[in-house]
Amino acid sequence: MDGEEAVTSSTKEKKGRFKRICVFCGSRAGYKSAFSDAALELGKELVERKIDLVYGGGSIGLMGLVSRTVFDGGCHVLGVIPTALLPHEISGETIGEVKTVADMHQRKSEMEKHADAFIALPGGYGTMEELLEMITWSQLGIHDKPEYAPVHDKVAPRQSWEVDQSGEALRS
Ligand SMILES: C/C(=C\CNc1ncnc2c1ncn2[C@@H]1O[C@H](COP(=O)(O)O)[C@@H](O)[C@H]1O)CO
Repeated sequence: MDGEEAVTSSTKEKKGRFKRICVFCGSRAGYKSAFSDAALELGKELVERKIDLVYGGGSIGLMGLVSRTVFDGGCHVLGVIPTALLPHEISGETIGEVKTVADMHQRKSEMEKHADAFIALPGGYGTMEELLEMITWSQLGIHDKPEYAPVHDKVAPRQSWEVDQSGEALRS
C-alpha cells in the first residue's frame, strides 16, 4: 500500500467509525450563550461528518437547537420521547422522525440501541441522569460504546475525565 492509499484508508476508517450519535442536552437553553453556541457547533459538526442524530425528541432548548441544525443539514434525526412528555418537550412542529415510547427507561434503551456513541452537552439533571445511565450500562457491559462530555471548553472522552478526576493527569 502506498502513502496515498494508506492515508485514504485511515481517513475512511475515521469517517466510518460513528454513523449515528446520541446527544444528551438540556431541555432549556441555559444561562450562557456558550451553551447554545456549543449545541449549534456540534450540530454543524455532525452534518459535516454526515453523522445522523439520535436524541430525546424535544424541540425546545438545546435539544431543539441541535436537532434542527442536523435535520436542516440533511442528516437523519431520530427523536425518542415518552408519550407523557410530548406536550412538555415538543412545541410546534416535530423534527425528523419521532418515536414515541412508554416510559423513560424505554427511551434510554431505544436511544442506546440506535447510537454508536454518546455526547453530552450542557444540560440539567435530566442530561446528567441520561449520561450517567449510559456510563453505568457501559460499566456493566450492557454496551461498549464511548461517551463524551464537555470538560471546561473542550469535549473529552470519558476515560480522559475519569483520569482528570483521579489526579493522574496532574502527576504525568
Ligand atoms: C423519572 C425517571 C428517571 C429519572 N429521570 C430521567 N431519566 C431520563 N431522562 C430524563 C430524566 N429526567 C429528565 N430527563 C430528560 O432529560 C432531557 C434533558 O433534561 P434537562 O433536565 O433539561 O437536562 C429531557 O428530555 C428530559 O425529559 C423514570 O425512570
